[in-house]
Amino acid sequence: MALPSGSNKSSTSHQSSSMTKSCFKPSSIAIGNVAVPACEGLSWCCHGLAAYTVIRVAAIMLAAAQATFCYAWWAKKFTTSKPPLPPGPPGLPILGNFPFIQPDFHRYVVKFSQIYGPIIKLQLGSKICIVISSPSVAKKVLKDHDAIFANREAPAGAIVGISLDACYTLRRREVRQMVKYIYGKVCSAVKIGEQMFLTSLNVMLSMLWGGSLNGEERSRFGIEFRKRLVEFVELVGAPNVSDVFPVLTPFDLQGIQSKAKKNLSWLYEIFESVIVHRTKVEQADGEGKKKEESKDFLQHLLELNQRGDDKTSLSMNEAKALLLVAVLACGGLSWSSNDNAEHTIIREAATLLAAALAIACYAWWVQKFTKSVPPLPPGPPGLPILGNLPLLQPDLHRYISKLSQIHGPIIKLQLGSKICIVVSSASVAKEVLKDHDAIFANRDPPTVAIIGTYGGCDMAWRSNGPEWRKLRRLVVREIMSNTSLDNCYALRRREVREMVKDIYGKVGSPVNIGDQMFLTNLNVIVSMLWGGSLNGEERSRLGIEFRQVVVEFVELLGAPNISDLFPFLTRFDLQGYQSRTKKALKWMDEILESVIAHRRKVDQPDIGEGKNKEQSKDFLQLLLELNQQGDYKSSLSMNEVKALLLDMIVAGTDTTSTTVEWAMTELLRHPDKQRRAVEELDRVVGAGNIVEESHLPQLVYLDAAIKETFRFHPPIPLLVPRSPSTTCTVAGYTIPKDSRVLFNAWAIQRDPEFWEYPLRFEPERFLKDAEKGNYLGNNFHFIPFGSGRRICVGIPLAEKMVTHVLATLLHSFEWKLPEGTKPDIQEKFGIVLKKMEPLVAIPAARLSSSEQYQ
Ligand code: HEM
Repeated sequence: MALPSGSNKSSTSHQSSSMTKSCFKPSSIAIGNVAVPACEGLSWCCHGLAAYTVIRVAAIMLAAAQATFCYAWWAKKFTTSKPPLPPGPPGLPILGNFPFIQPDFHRYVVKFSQIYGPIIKLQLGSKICIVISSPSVAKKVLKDHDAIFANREAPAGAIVGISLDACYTLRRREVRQMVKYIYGKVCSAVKIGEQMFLTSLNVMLSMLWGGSLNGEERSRFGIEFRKRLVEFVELVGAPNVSDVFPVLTPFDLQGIQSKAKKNLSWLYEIFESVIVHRTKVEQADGEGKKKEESKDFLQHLLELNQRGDDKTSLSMNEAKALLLVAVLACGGLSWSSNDNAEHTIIREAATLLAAALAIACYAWWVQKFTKSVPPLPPGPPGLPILGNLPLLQPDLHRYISKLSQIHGPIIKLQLGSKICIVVSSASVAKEVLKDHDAIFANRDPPTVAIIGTYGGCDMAWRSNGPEWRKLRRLVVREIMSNTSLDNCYALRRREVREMVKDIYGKVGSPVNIGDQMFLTNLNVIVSMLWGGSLNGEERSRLGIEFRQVVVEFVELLGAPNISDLFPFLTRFDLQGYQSRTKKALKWMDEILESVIAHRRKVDQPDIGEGKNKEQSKDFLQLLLELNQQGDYKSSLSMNEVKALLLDMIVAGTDTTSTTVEWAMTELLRHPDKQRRAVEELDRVVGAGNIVEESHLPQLVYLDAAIKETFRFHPPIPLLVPRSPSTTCTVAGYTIPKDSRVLFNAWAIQRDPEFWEYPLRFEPERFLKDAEKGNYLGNNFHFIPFGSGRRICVGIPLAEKMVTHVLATLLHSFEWKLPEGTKPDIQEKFGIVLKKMEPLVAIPAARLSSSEQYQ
């Protein structure tokens, strides 16, 4: 056993809508009830306290390091209520909607606007793109928030410097040029688009720098100019992975940047020659002092370039860029020819990327968008990376009980990378342990459990499967069956008598009940396992050492190990838990090895003892035979033999001795109940006899007192964690595969809805209603041994050991507390819930003859 360780659709207006697809750069603003983020451009866009303290300190230090980064996020997430981002189609992780974009972008977004409303969000890689498709929202952006969305003000302002009226003559001249040209082509075919472009270009060029093209030059230069411009516009408009993932910019994967640069340098060369020519002419003619109204655009730009004023002056590159923008604005260049080769390349590249991601994303995608997947259970908010880890409190069972009162009977805690689910009600426990028994039949072994069980060779931490079944069947048949238990009653009796003798020797002196119980239970189990037990001096010395190692081992199993929460840290063993476990295992392994070596020696045919009779075989004998068996199905490796022996010792000693210690504490706190138990013993056993196992079924009140102890002080308060083999739904919440599932038996067994006066120690409750005391797995209000297929395998032995020992203690001795002390019930949380202060009591003999103590 051991341990836990609707958008308001403008449904009608989309055909007639004004779809904004230009490069406004807002800061951050709310439009209607949705938040529009600032974007760069909307173009295309369990247990030892000391150990616990160490991990808390480590966690707090880590948290402090993160705090600066987390603060803004935290404050945003939990302190301000911000409107959400606009709705939009779901996308893939990382790529967002990028791979799904279609060439007819304007039609493509209309479809989504019909679904999601007049303002939608597209996630294009790391870029958020907001598309507006209704006049009313367009008005809000372009009018009401004009200033915020007006990041293109500078070029527009510069163009305003030209008086349209002033250059009417230029426009008129170009239109006349066009008429003249077409007149020359009367009766021949004329390319209308080309002519319109050349005319617009000439109008623009003459407005820009007074120049225009004529005759042959007009056609030749104009056609090349158009080709370059169109290509440049298409390149700018093509979806570029570098825009979407800026980290890829240096690689220019599609060659878009280099092509654009080529076109741009051709255009810049033209601008450069025009500028040089203008500067020369000005110097020669003194034309520099043109009248304001006759200044062309280039003139304005050059003047701004020569200004010393920081605010309004322009660099030469900025001047050229503005010329380019002005040129682009002419000629009626459109996005209509977007479906070109580059577009195809990018779409193919994106599709390939998407395909690679698709496999990984498939489950996530299907879950998120095709089925309506229930959410994870609720829980307290945590910090990024560490989750709830730094907020955990040492009394974990009480802390999570409080959380359950806030968040409900099933909660989620994020502990580093591990999702931890805590069940705190009988009904949800039933759903998990009964309805989904097969799914939740796996464990989630902590690192130290794997180390401490020879690499996970034992039964308690093994995953559900044939190997686990083989070991479990073996234990059930060979140790826990009625026949096997009856067969070794003499061994148990001998150990209980040894205990009585031991305590009799301490009459009148304080006795540490927990230590005493541990020694007795260890001896009972060990003698059942390999017939050996400890006596006299050796009993005390080895027993105490054994207890230290077992307690250490159990503590390590329950301690929150950072390696379990961040598996990549396992190799560093930051808290030293792994090396402590190895040390504890080494100590126990030496004992097991010597016991096995001894058994092998005496088993040799020449040495008489080897001829063991079949019926006197102990468990070790049987395990060694299975180890030598060739049959793959039932044979056991030596590590499995040793791991199984350790399971029995670790799972069977600390739990049973802690139970007896709690029961004695409660009976000492409630003298009336102690009296009632003793009276029953006197009645059933009699003062002249000693307690035998045959008496146990008649000790009804004592049995009720033990049950009440299990209820009030469950030895394993959170049971042994389970882990679902597949993601499933419990109580309407998703429980992810491989998460760690804890059951707060401590809270369930104190539920006031089911237990009257749950905080009182009342054995009588089980006398009134015997069914309430059924802990064999079907009553989910009372689960000290768990439930389902992984319920405690040692129940029959635990019942016998606890009852026999407790009955003997009460029948053979009268107990009182040392002067001035009071029995307290303060708990120390761990995988096994111990008493904070060990119980120390003074025995007095109460049997009629001293012989009854021998
Ligand atoms: C007061 C005594 C005991 C208590 C309260 C107790 C409690 C538990 C609990 C809560 C579990 C986990 C059950 C689950 O996952 O549903 C468990 C498992 C187990 N217990 Fe016990 N136990 C006790 C005594 C013993 C004894 C005496 C032995 C054997 C000598 C034993 C051996 C085991 C083993 C091997 C498992 C793992 C079973 C598996 O995973 O298949 N236990 N115990």
